Amino acid sequence: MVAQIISGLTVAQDVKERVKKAVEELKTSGIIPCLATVLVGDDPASATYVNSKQKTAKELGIATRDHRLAATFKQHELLELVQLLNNDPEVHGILVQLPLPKHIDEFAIINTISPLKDVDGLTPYSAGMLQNGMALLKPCTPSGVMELLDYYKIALEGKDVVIINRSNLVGKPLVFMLLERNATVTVCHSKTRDLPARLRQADIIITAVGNRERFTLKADMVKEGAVVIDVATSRINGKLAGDADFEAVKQKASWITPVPGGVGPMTIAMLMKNTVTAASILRG
Ligand SMILES: Nc1nc2c(c(=O)[nH]1)N[C@@H](CN(C=O)c1ccc(C(=O)N[C@@H](CCC(=O)O)C(=O)O)cc1)CN2
Repeated sequence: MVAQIISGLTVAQDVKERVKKAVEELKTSGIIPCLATVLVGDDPASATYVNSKQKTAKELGIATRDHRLAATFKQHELLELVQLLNNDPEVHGILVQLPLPKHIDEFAIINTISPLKDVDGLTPYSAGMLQNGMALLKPCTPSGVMELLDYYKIALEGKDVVIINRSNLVGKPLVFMLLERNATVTVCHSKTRDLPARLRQADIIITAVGNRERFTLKADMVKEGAVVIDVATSRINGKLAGDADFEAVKQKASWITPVPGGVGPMTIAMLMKNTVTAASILRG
């Protein structure tokens, strides 16, 4: 068996076309959706991602605010900026790029973002609404994974899904999204015993480790015909790669996402979708 490729570029384009239409519709009501991004520090990867978010927003007709702050920016200054954006009626979505510098408490910052403008879906309010199956603004990467699975009509009900990640950004939100779809979910992490044995039971593997020295998803860990969703992005010899030994795993899986060109573009597209959703909520 050779896996079929799950193209994040294709599905992201589909999402963006729908977002563009929604932006045009909002504009007929006099509303220009506006996304404010905040980047603290000079991490090159974070700058790449924020640049991509800014560029995509502009392509879709979404107005933007682009706050780029020195790594020495103080926590109270960042809290004041978030409050300013919360109170700015022209701003519909607020995104603080993660990770933040070590001297800043990420939870304190995220917890200050208005839930109505939480286009990352990371506030405790958004997390609680997700747990209750009531969230309108969901974290972008997990939402992108679900969008990919649905676009390619990959069945979820009753399936054994193994997630290798337990972060607030990916693994934890994915649990609730998959439970909503009646999947059976196992969450693995750095302390999990005999990870390969658990992986071999999986109908669907969602891996998001991002450190190939620590973990590589090998073909002998994948059941024949399993679906592999690779969320990770790391660099091997300067080349972008995921967790999977792609060419080998592709020979076992039925579906697989590439890196680049898989989940990554979906993160951006779902952020745009969340921004339009937030603008629609605020329109009332
Ligand atoms: N506030 C947030 N911070 C971070 C998030 C997030 O959702 N909210 N997610 C990640 C990084 N991320 C978005 O910020 C992100 C990662 C990867 C991509 C992407 O398009 N990757 C491309 C390759 C891009 C490249 O050439 O490097 C791909 O996989 O095809 C987009 C966004 C952490 N921080």
